[in-house]
Amino acid sequence: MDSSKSQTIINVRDLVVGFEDQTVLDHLSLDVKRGEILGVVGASGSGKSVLLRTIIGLVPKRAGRISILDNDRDEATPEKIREIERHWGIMFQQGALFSSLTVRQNVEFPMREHLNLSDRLRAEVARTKLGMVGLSPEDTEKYPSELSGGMTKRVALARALALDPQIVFLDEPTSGLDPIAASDFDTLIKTLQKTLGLTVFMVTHDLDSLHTVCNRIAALCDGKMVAEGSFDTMLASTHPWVKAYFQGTRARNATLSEPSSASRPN
Ligand SMILES: Nc1ncnc2c1ncn2[C@@H]1O[C@H](COP(=O)(O)OP(=O)(O)OP(=O)(O)O)[C@@H](O)[C@H]1O
Repeated sequence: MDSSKSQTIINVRDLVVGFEDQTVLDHLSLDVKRGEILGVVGASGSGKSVLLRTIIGLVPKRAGRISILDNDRDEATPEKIREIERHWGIMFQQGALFSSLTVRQNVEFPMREHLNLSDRLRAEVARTKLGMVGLSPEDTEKYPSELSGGMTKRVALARALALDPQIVFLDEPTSGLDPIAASDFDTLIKTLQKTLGLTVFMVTHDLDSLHTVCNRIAALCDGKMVAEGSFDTMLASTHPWVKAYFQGTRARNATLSEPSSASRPN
């Protein structure tokens, strides 16, 4: 099947994931649509990162089905999985940069793994990606220890974009940033998504991001998605956790500032 024609880029059905006697995800189902920015929200410890890590194959599942780009993970050969992996980029919560490599070398890393490019071309592509996320040429030869939190996030995003992915997974991209840097990062994600036609799967606690960047939101509670839809859908939800989260003071402040992306069509 030609995945470029499919509207659903990630399909998760009845997913069960746990550790020893703890069940974290309990028959969870979720679709991620091509070209959307999906925000996954939930209480601390509800399993958002576990969901992300299970989808990308870092955490084993106990039951259920995960299909990405029309490939069922269980049926795909190791070669096929490696091929699919080329089509996504991941930005982990703390950036997860290699401390012994420069900014440029960090961005080159996935290219070294997956592409057969000359040293010169690889370096050039890395510099282009770093420019796309707003890093200046003089930052490219710095080491991660010399970067601010916001710069670290941008480098991690550039690395996630290294292979021209179709899907980008972002785990709490704005955590640890001040409100202005967080807002700049939100704008960057939105711009890149539009210009590159990316599908974005974003785990976040940031109500401003959910309100201004995400086209759709999925709320995780008790191992399942308990609400899905626009920010307005979340506001109208009667689920106790969703109600408490989206109708709390912080949510009211977020909705006062700007019109919602989630309430607008794609
Ligand atoms: N490798 C692991 N081994 C054992 N338990 C784990 C592992 N990874 C996650 N967990 C547990 O799974 C649960 C969900 O963790 P997860 O990190 O997905 O939460 P989260 O919703 O992303 O939280 P936060 O918003 O605080 O980042 C937690 O109880 C956590 O302790």
